[in-house]
Amino acid sequence: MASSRKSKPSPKPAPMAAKRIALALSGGLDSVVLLDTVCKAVQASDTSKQSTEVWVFHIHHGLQKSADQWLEFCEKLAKKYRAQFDFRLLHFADKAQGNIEARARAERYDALTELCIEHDIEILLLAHHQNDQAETILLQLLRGSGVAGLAGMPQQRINTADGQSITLWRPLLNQSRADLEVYAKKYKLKWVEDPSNQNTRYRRNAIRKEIIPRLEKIQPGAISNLARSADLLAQSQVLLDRLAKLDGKDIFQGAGLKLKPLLALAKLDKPAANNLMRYWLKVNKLAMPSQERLESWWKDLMAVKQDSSLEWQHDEVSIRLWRGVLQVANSAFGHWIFKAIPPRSKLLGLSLALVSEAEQRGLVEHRQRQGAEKIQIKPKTPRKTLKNLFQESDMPPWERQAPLLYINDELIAVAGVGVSYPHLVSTGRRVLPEWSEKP
Ligand SMILES: Nc1ncnc2c1ncn2[C@@H]1O[C@H](COP(=O)(O)OP(=O)(O)OP(=O)(O)O)[C@@H](O)[C@H]1O
Repeated sequence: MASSRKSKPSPKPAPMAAKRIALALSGGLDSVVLLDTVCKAVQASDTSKQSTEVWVFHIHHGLQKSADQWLEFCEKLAKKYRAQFDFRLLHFADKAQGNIEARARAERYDALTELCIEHDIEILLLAHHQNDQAETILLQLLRGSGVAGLAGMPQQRINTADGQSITLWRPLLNQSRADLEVYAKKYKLKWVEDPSNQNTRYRRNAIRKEIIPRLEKIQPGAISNLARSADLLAQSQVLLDRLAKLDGKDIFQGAGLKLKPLLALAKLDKPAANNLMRYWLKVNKLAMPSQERLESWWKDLMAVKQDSSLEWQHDEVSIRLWRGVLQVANSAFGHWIFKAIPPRSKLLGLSLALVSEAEQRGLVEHRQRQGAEKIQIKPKTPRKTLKNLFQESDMPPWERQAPLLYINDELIAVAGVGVSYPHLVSTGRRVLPEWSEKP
């Protein structure tokens, strides 16, 4: 896991604008072209009454020698276009572990999401183009992906994080890299080259440098044809998701799947059951399993007794069967955060003043469960042991390990159970403690 350091926000934020959009700027040709087109379009369309504030975000991965220069380049460019600028520094402790390219990408999306939340941005523009789409599809084909993978990247996708919806938008997805080069030449744009793009050790780069040019030679228009196929498959995927929702009507239970009706569907219609299983994994933001893995899961499920349990490791989480329901087991790693309650909300929370003071004085701590802890969760009820509360809330055993939140030596919150009732307040600026899965 990469840690990130926050930058100082731009010194002078512009006056509150009607609309805010952000652009992910790597400093490469694609995002430099996007920045130029977006800023020109905003300038042309804005009347003095309603302005659009453009933000530029850069993520410094710290993986290349020139990373500092790219950051500097992006900051200067944002300034030139009079856009607001912010960035994140990522730090990868163990660069040799796993696929560093994939890890960097995942961390980059998380950091961009954080920046959007911090600056109240609902639309984030990414500069992926048609060649990126063609590369993605070829990579997926090589992996033996199904419809979802071969549908490539969507032009728009809504991400929900911390209760805020962020639309990821790829406005250049129908433009080829050659089109972008022509544009950049015409307007004399400058950009930086990432040397790792030349490195054919990475599969994506090998496809970009070696395969796509050959395909274009054999079949002119191959890039746009691949993108068109992706579009058609994306439409098919919408229908498959709709089917999974219909098939799962009596199978979904909260975020889990009920074993009995799931097995009944699998016996009756295996492709439908596979489709449902894939849909469920997608909803839980997990990677698609290989056909082989899916088959071995069905074997396990067919052999299991209704009340027994089983566990699979998949995409760095465990999937468990517990009390007849298949569910994704939350990891025991994470940290406590305090989330602001929106004004006028009817929710009860802890007083922000109390929490801030306790935090400043170092009185907020998390402790591991010892065994005899008690807490009062509801009004007019006695304090209960955690064991009772966990059983009452039907909390699976693997979720009972999260540390407990203490303020000033008093137990304040238990993940999945609740907050100490005597400390809850209904008015003023309030926060709720929440156990966040991300460490
Ligand atoms: N370091 C970065 N900081 C900010 N934005 C970035 C950065 N790197 C990439 N982006 C954004 O993501 C877009 C796509 O980047 P890139 O082509 O490197 O693909 P990727 O994200 O690594 O791979 P994939 O196509 O699988 O998502 C860029 O055009 C830019 O908008």
